[in-house]
Amino acid sequence: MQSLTVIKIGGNIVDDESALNAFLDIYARIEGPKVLVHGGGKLATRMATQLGIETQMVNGRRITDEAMLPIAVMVYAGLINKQITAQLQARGCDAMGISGADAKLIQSHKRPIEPIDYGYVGDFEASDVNVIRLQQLLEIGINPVFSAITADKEGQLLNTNADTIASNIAVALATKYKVALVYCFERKGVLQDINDENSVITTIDQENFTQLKQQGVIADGMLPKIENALAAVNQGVDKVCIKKAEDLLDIKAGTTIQL
Ligand SMILES: Nc1ncnc2c1ncn2[C@@H]1O[C@H](COP(=O)(O)OP(=O)(O)O)[C@@H](O)[C@H]1O
Ligand SMILES: CC(=O)N[C@@H](CCC(=O)OP(=O)(O)O)C(=O)O
Repeated sequence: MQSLTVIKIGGNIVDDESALNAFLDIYARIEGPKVLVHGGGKLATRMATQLGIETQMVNGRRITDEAMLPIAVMVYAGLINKQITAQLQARGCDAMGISGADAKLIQSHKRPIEPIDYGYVGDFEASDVNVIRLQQLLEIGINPVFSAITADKEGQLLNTNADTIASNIAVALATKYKVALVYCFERKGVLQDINDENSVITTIDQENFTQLKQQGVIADGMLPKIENALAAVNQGVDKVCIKKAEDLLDIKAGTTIQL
């Protein structure tokens, strides 16, 4: 089976020009088919504040009401997606910036309003990824760059957590490729002590995740990230890790998520 890499870059990297450029330098050189998924939550929050719109996050996910949705679409599928795509093209990597709506690559559904009404937030499963169309793009040498926007079957745009997009794309492509999924962010990995960059937890499985969650070691945006990572290893993704963007090529760095 051919190898394929799916990488998610977090909002703090996207928001830091020099960290993003350093990451893109490395990403552009990765051999073989690859898919990049980006967030950009920090910029969306800043844009919303500038427009006088308050940001509300629950369990690491954004409440996306009628005022927030256009901001999310403009920031994720617009500015950030096109900047990353252009920067990859400038590095000789044939990138194509897309959302889940393009070529019906991902069909999501609006999250039910109970127990929490998240507004225009989308959910989907790996089976909702258009694997054939994605594979066609990869086979002609296109490197897809996914933003955190999807659409439902009525054409409603939905804000969709970028970690979930990365995990579901990795699972969907695992039927065709040997997939490595890497969550890149600004820390050295999942940390035992959030204030100590040298306290990286080298492996996480379902059992120690439950304990670390109870102890409060893992919180905020790291909770859905690890849930998505565990879902990926449980569904056939070969290797999943969470690491610092600049350590991307260091196979010993970061936290490995395992069964
Ligand atoms: N144990 C932990 N180790 C590392 N980061 C953690 C931990 N617990 C919570 N976090 C937080 O999770 C954040 C990463 O999740 P998130 O904010 O969704 O980032 P991203 O945009 O990279 O997906 C980190 O910036 C950190 O503040
Ligand atoms: C529904 C939901 O929460 N969507 C995310 C999408 C962006 C994202 O995932 O960005 P980060 O990777 O920077 O967190 C949000 O709006 O924050």
